[in-house]
Amino acid sequence: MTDQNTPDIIYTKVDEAPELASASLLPIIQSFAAAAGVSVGIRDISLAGRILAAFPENLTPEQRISDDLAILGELVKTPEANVIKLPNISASVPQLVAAIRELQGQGYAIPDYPETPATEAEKTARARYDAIKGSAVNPVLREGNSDRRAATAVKKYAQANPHRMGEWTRDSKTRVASMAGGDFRANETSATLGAAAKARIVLTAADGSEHLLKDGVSYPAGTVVDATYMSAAALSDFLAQEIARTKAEGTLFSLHLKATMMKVSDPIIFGHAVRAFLAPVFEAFGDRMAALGVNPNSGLGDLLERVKGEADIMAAIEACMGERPPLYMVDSDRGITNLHVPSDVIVDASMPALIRAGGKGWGPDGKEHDAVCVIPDTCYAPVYDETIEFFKQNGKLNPATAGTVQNLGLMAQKAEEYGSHPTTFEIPADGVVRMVLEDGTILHEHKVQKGDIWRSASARKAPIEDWVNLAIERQAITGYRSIFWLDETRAHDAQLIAMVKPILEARGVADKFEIMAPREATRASLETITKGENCIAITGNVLRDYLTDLFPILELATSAKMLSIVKLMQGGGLFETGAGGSAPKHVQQLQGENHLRWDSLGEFCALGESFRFLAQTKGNAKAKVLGDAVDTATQGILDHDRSPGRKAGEPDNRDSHYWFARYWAEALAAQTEDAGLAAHFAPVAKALSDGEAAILAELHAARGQAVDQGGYYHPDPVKTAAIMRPSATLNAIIG
Ligand SMILES: NC(=O)C1=CN([C@@H]2O[C@H](COP(=O)(O)OP(=O)(O)OC[C@H]3O[C@@H](n4cnc5c(N)ncnc54)[C@H](OP(=O)(O)O)[C@@H]3O)[C@@H](O)[C@H]2O)C=CC1
Ligand SMILES: O=C(O)CCC(=O)C(=O)O
Ligand SMILES: [Mg+2]
Repeated sequence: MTDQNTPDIIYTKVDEAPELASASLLPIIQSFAAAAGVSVGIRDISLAGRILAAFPENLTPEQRISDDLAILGELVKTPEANVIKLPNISASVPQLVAAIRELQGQGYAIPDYPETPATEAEKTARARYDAIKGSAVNPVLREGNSDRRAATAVKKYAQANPHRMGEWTRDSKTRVASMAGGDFRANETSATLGAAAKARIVLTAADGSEHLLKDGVSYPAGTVVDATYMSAAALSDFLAQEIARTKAEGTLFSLHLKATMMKVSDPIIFGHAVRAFLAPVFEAFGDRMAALGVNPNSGLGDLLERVKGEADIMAAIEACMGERPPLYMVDSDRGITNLHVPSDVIVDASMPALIRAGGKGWGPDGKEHDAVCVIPDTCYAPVYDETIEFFKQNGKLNPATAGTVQNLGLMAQKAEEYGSHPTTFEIPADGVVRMVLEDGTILHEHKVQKGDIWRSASARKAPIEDWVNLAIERQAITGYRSIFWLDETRAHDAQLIAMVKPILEARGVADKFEIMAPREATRASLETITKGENCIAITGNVLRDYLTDLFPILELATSAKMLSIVKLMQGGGLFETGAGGSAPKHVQQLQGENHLRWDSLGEFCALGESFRFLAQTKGNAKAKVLGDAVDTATQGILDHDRSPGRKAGEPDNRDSHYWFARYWAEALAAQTEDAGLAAHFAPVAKALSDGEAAILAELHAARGQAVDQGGYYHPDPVKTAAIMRPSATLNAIIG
């Protein structure tokens, strides 16, 4: 992969809204880069692409595609890597099943998703699909730690053009509800390995039988290895109690998890909530529903689909819902509730949206209400609890004057909980789980009951050291208040603190850093930005994810505009675009009214960084000129308000790409570092300017009409290009 055929820059092919945007933007990027001799290649990490790559033997030779994720996974371990990574779907089971059906309908003979695999062939298919499920791309590519912040221009723009924020009042009934014990935080144990080790995980059941849960997990010396479990009984009691309390308080019931990244544990927790909400129905009809294939982990949407022909069960569900508190809705117009699909409510985006709205969520009546936000585990829930309390006391944040919270996240090599899926188990029988090293040492031991969710997570030494060094570097560059969000009373964090402190001391910078538990760090950060000052949150992997939506959504209205750099540990660069996802509702809007409100600002920011990285690593002076001009163009987009509007009829993603191309060409024509590039782009800039009226008219001709891309997960590239590149004038200039 790292031979001379590797393009200078790899741009990723993804799904949904960002992929629609690429149909318009990528031809512009490739054309401008080519003028500077820079090649921009494509690798397919879309859900559909990953499915097809997993079943070559089921496809005709023409249908087969390469396993691009595996290729990229190798590339990111080399100094040559320069990858622009757009957000892709982390699929829940319902999304995976829908994508499989669509591909089958297009003539790809891939197997069905086996819900309960029985034969060897079904087991193989299930294993391959399980590897595609959930957050399966980011952990493979993230061979470095994360540096996410708003570019200065973006932050200044947000301060000058503050977005609307919902009001927070002291009497808001919105609150976070978490377990009082029996959760992952309460049961966590953690140890740092003195030497490299192999381990196995064994359940000794109460009847004495041994169940090997996992064998051959291996860790290098210095790895921090945690183990913990969530008690299923404590979880069920907690959920039942919170459903009743929510009903009494007269607010919406909402559950916030990360079923995509925590693809084994969180769908199970989600399933418990579905079961608890419909407890009387499961009691009366559990066996019949199981026979109909109901799996509560797949959500209420799938459940309703399976029982819709059973009048008595439907009547029982209706009666039960009438007794329950109203559910927080994902889409009240279409009746999609919080409990419909596990991947619909993703805590990193859902909690900030609710907080930004003044603690309000949408109810089944299509109106905004206060809500109880159920986040069962207490490792990170205090961040949201403290934020809500802070705004109740102090009122909403003012984005015109607020400073910024940047983030440095320990992410490399599947750090912490986000790498725990292969070592997460729903316990099949009461007993004791032990994690045992090859020499017989028992590293971790937990007494568990059937149904408990046991998991082990780890963080390696080299990524931890790299993360601390990154923090020292960024603190020195910015001088900002810098806080390690680590809780000395939590087992895992105590191990990390024991590694972090000596590094800071050895480097003579210990006095420049604070170490605080998440709740205290949340308050300190909110106090800092409220004063208009800036700070850096140096966090583990989960808080990296949560905070890089929370603070951007409060400060900038969206995390789509974030600069998201992953300095790969082997010397390469991975440039993620934005910090958010693929926003499925954007596709619906395009299909319905031919308006795409996807904001490519994250792509623009990543592109500038990627060109400059190329200049730095390959000594390519032209790439630097391209990158600096990208930044000027991005500034132009902000200064002239060229980002897409939210509603049909307003300028959309395609308009913003036209302006981006024009500002980029103008900047290249105007610069004096490279006369050849200036001469090349002067006529391009002129043509784009002269063609403005024609181009905008052509871009707008079909707006407002429904369009068909010939597929959702695997759209037809020709139809997509026709929709996303409707201006013949622009296309001719881009060439
Ligand atoms: N890096 C990755 O690969 C990531 C992938 N995902 C995946 O994305 C999907 C959706 O996830 P979800 O948690 O709902 O998060 P999203 O970030 O997709 O959506 C939350 C909201 O963010 C806003 N938004 C995000 N990006 C943009 C953009 N570029 N332009 C305009 N608005 C934007 C919109 O909010 P508003 O209407 O308020 O403006 C949107 O409704 C899932 O499949 C998930 O797995 C999620 C996170 C990261
Ligand atoms: O990989 C995913 O599913 C989501 C990643 C994410 O939300 C993030 O990195 O901020
Ligand atoms: Mg995130």
